[in-house]
Amino acid sequence: MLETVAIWGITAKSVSSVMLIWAVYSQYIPRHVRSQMEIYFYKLLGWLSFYVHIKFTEHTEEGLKRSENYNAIRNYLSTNTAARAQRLKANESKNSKSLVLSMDDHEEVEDVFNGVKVKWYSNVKVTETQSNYGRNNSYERRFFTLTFHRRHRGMIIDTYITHVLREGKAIGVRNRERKLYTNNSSSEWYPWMSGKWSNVPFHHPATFETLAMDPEKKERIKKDLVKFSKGKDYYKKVGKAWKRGYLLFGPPGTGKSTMISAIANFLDYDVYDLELTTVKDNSELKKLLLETQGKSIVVIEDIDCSLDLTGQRKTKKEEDEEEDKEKKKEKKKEDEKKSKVTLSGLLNSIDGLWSACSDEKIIIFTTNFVDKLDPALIRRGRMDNHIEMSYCRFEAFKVLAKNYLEIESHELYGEIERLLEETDMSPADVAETLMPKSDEEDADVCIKRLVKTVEEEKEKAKKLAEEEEKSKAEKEEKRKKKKEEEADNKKTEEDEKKVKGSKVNGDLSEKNGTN
Ligand SMILES: Nc1ncnc2c1ncn2[C@@H]1O[C@H](COP(=O)(O)OP(=O)(O)OP(=O)(O)O)[C@@H](O)[C@H]1O
Ligand SMILES: [Mg+2]
Repeated sequence: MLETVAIWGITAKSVSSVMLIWAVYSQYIPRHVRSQMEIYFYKLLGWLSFYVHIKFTEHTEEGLKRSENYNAIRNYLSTNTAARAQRLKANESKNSKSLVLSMDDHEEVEDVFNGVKVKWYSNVKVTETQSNYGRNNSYERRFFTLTFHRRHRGMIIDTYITHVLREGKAIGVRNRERKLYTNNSSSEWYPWMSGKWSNVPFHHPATFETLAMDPEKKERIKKDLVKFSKGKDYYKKVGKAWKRGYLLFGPPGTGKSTMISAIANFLDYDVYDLELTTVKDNSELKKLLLETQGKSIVVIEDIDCSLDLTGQRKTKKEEDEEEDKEKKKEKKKEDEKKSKVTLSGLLNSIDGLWSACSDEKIIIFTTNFVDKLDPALIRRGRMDNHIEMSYCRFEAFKVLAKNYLEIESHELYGEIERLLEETDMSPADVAETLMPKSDEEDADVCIKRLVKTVEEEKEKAKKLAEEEEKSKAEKEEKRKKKKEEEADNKKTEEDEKKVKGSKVNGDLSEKNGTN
């Protein structure tokens, strides 16, 4: 990836010209001759030049993975210097938001850092191989060469290269198109199939501005996220993996999934939507999480329904009572297909040793029933921030009215405030009621419809509460009656016993008297 060649005696320009000519024409020389010539060529340049050359290759030494450093340099040069190159290449990268312009092969550009001039060359080397079947294959191997005077060696190696790589990586993050990933079943994990994760571009429009919730709570969450995203050094200092867990809980339609999109848009992160039911076991889970990148959110929705994570098993006796033989067989088959991810496996993956393998990661669990979850799963340190998404109150309603109707006040706002305090209606239901259903419907119509709907909901809730109260009272009445009956029965039994006892005693004394 990074090779240095110190060359003495001739100018950078002449060295670069010679190297360029060599890179272009060496491919026409037979392979065995070329490799010998290369050795002498570089030795000769080394004797003649004052310049140092560092080579950055496109692929890592294992040859399979693209080098992150090469990509970072390409980004840096595309942004900072490529405009000065005479020949450019327009790449339509599937990972990038826009067209990427980079230096064409065998092109050179100059860069100046702290008053020092350096040169970058983009090179390509064509290698030809012969397969077992006698077919000729040719591979293009690209690399950048950085050239600078040897008296700046320390500064360039210690400072300039770090600056280029850091800038280049930041440009890559800014330009990347954000993705929504979903995990594939392990039968598709091969490189020639879909791999571990499939992705689509992530374009969800939800933001914190459009999210309806208490403004103070919203502000607290935003501050927490900002603190986290800037906390690299802090996390290092306190010896903690740079990740944060959020537990979002609340009734259906209160905005848990919407909040995840708002967080992803706020931090500019990718989203990995982890479907636990397709993960076969703990080891698969570990491998999946290892393949996620930094600056991302790993989401497990409806964690209470995803798996039986309580770790409890039914006793043998219970099972025997429950099913006959045939049913058991079917259940066994189903169980085999089911995920064997356990609570401890999940805990290890989210905060065990493996979890620190990639930085800057947020893990979010959502649930409708927070009480159902094992306390080990949601303790602080694992799920650091517990956020309750609640029914729509007045503050949240105002955000929805602004989003859906573009209004900030109305004569019915007072009425709505009172009604929403007394009625539990989800933001999803309020939003749906507020949305105009035709071009004729204006804000006034929609607001009036909301008042009517909330009143109906209130009435429904009142009736339901009354019915519940009634059935509770009936149950209590029944229970009391049953208890009284039982007490009566017991009393009757005791009375009968007493009568029987006195009769026996009477008979006995009668018998004794006759004797
Ligand atoms: N707090 C909110 N702010 C803005 N829109 C919301 C909010 N809550 C719900 N909505 C609207 O309702 C729809 C459903 O919300 P969402 O899917 O986020 O709810 P949820 O809490 O994830 O529900 P579930 O528990 O059923 O998964 C969203 O598409 C959004 O339009
Ligand atoms: Mg949801």
